[in-house]
Amino acid sequence: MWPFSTYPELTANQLSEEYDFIIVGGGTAGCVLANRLSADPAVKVLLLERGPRADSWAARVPLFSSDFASDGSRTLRVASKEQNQLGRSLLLFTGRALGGTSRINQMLYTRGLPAEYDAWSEAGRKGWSWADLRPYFLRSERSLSGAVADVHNAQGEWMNRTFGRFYFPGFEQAITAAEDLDLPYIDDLNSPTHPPFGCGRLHFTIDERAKRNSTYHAFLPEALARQRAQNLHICTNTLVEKIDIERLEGNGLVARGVTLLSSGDKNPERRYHIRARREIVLSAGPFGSPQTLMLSGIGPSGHLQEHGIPVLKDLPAVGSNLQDHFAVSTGFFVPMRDSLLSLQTNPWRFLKELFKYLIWGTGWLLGPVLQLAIFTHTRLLDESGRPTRTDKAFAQDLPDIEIMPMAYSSHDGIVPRTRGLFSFLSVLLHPRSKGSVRLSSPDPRAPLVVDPRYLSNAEDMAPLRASLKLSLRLRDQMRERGYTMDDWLVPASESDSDLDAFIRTSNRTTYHYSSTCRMAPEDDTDGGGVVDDELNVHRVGHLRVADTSIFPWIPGTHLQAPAVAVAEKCADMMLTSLNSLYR
Ligand SMILES: Cc1cc2nc3c(=O)[nH]c(=O)nc-3n(C[C@H](O)[C@H](O)[C@H](O)COP(=O)(O)OP(=O)(O)OC[C@H]3O[C@@H](n4cnc5c(N)ncnc54)[C@H](O)[C@@H]3O)c2cc1C
Repeated sequence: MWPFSTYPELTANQLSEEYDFIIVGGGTAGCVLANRLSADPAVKVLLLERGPRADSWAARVPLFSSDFASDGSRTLRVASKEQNQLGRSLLLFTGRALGGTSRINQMLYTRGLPAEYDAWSEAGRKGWSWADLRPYFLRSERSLSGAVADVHNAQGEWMNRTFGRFYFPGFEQAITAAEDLDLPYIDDLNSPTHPPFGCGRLHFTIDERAKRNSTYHAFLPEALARQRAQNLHICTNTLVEKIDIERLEGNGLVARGVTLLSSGDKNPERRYHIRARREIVLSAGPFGSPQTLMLSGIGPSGHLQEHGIPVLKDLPAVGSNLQDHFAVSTGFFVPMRDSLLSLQTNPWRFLKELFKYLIWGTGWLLGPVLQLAIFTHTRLLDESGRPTRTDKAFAQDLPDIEIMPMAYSSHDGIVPRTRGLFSFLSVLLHPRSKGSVRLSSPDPRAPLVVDPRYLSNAEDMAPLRASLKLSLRLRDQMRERGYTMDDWLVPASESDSDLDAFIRTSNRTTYHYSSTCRMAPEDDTDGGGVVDDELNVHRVGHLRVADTSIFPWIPGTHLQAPAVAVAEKCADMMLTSLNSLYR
């Protein structure tokens, strides 16, 4: 702990009584906000994170820090409620450390097509079209491939890059198979003008020294944190129990401060109250933000009353509308040397890759378990899953499925280790099913009741069936070109009933939890809303939310880049409002 370590992180007992801005949750979005709001030394900012900073060599190596291969010390695992359609509970994962989920994710950097955000704007979310958001995507980007006008910035803080080559032969084969099937190769998957069908290489938030570039590393590096130590206080291992909200004469509500529990969430020693002169912003993620609102008395009134929490504002959309990109996994046996599994089964392979990483910053420790994406709209597929139409008529459309080839198993269960594994993860990009996040107790340390209600909307089945068929056509094409690929985990047949049975058993989360504090009018007919277009909680002064929980609905892309864009825009709005006070 500072001053004994060099990073200026504080404990709750070292904090001031009052700050201009308090940020709850030092995750993907929270670190961006802390950087932007503290740029002016006259503005005092507090960032509160329940997890540790937990930085180490291994925590920066892309492979070892990714959740599936890490020691789990920066991950919070949440067991979902038993899923009716699946007959089981699923484990859900989020980050719990400074940098949040950007410390444990797969580092894919994708923004999605403009139409994702234009649809938000068309639904009435003023200021949230692609044209509005593009500057916020670009502001923080540092593309290691260089700048491209209106597409990539090379001057920001947050680095991304593509890999120069495919690390596994299966990827080369998969991209050729996609092209054989008339899904064109796209040079830049982050270009706003590419068609909604095709295949291409992914970008990763990995820095020029081959290290994970989480938002903690990018936006709150030690040099910046030390330089701003007087006006930016970063407090880790501290759980925010609730927002302290005052009821004014005339019945208005205003957030005045936060109540903290020091020393982590296992053994709290003390409660602290810290005041906010200006605003509080919740960036505690898709589970933490609705949880904190509910513990503060803002949420579905019946649910709060069940737990004896005094209701300050009945806001039914808090913790409702949970969405995730549900996915189905097919699996194949390939030669062991073509699979990441050989790192576990062959010590020499491991030593070779370690050596490559240490000397040249290359090789499998970059975590290239997936390197490309294949996507389309399932309307463009025929009965057998083959793409039939790739014409311009669909240029304004959005893809509804993404297939991610993986040089490993993407199955959410025990996997054989006798042969190499390769898989296709078929991802539903625009799910209709919606779930919820609820409290199990008024204790902020108690586990949440998370019920994603996967497949509860029957409309989710058709695109998943089509996407499974496309995966099998890709497999056929790879085999036709001579790649050895034996079936391990595939549907019994391609009849609807066999595909549906497979979808219900071979599935998983893609960790993309969103929309639990969605941006929409309070009485929106599509599920209600929690925040307005400026991210203010409805009818509560001085309180905003900025993280993946505010998406009006889940965008059809990976969520970390949109989370950063939301934080950039929120910081801008907060500073504009602060500056207008002094005009
Ligand atoms: C294993 C995994 C792989 C993924 N891979 C990718 C990928 O490759 N590309 C991609 O784009 N997306 C990926 N995602 C999703 C993406 O990373 C997340 O959607 C996004 O980072 C979430 O950002 P956030 O700011 O909403 O929340 P988070 O980053 O989760 O931040 C929330 C923070 O708030 C803290 N917090 C919560 N409650 C409290 C409280 N009461 N008091 C104090 N602090 C609190 C948490 O500890 C956490 O640090 C992945 C996710 C996971 C789990």
